[in-house]
Amino acid sequence: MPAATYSLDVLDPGTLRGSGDQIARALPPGKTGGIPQHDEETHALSLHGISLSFGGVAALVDVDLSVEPGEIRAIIGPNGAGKSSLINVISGVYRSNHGHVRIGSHTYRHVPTGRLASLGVARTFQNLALFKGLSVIDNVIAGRAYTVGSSFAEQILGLGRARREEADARERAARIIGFLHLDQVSDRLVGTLPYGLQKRVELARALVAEPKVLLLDEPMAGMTASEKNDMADFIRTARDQYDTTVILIEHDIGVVMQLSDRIAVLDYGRKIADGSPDEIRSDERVIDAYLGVVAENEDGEGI
Ligand SMILES: Nc1ncnc2c1ncn2[C@@H]1O[C@H](COP(=O)(O)OP(=O)(O)OP(=O)(O)O)[C@@H](O)[C@H]1O
Repeated sequence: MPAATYSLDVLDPGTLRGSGDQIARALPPGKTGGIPQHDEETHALSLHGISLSFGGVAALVDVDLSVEPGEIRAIIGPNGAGKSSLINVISGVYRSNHGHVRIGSHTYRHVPTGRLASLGVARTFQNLALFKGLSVIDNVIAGRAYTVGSSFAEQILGLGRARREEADARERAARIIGFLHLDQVSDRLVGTLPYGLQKRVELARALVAEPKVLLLDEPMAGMTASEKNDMADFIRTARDQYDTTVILIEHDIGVVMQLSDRIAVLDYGRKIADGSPDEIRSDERVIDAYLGVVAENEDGEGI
């Protein structure tokens, strides 16, 4: 979970200045003060001209991306291509140098991390970010933390609203745990579970927030082939059942090709292709920059 907090440094579309909330209130849905719309109202999420650099290193260069509701969109590319940076810009962990992010009807120069849950965005991390000393169910309940309306005092004192919210969170968490076939380990401490199951717990914790947009940073890293297949099935079913849009980074090209509706390819921070799995598979630039290299390393498997 990102520990840092960030100021609301939000879009100034020329005539408007102010916080993200001010801008969101000032602009009716679909209006972004002169910024091109590109049918944005139909997009679950879109990025426009995103550039990000770290010192002299250009992590992202003028990246555009539009993701439709209900789509499973993979972001692929060689190591260091900028995939995680892109997810981190979408989730407000990184502040881009240029460009803006549109989530639903809200447009941001810097997405306010603290408002992600209320914007309907949840994410998982490349390296697990779970509470290892807590049980599976308690980790999943933690995914509802941003949705509670009761005050800290109400929670400490176990007052009415806090008690109802806790019961509701527990019930929703139990439902997701059942959905992801984690019932058998619901009371186990997360730290004692095999890695593949921990990755599934992280998915459960993101899903329990009932996100409109789910960002998955390498959800299958370190898994066996059969664990990856299970995870791919869970992601697909989660998309269908919870009506969510999924953006995922994944290195296993075989899984990506089967799971994704569309795939965006990054290379040296630039988007070099964006299309259906078939289009990406036969794209010469992608083969040169990435797929050819993956095929060589994996002896041709998986593509
Ligand atoms: N916090 C940071 N500080 C400095 N440089 C960074 C930081 N985060 C990313 N970078 C640099 O930005 C570039 C893109 O990195 P990023 O992690 O986004 O790539 P990636 O495609 O996710 O790579 P991988 O597949 O290895 O995870 C790399 O050159 C990386 O070294």
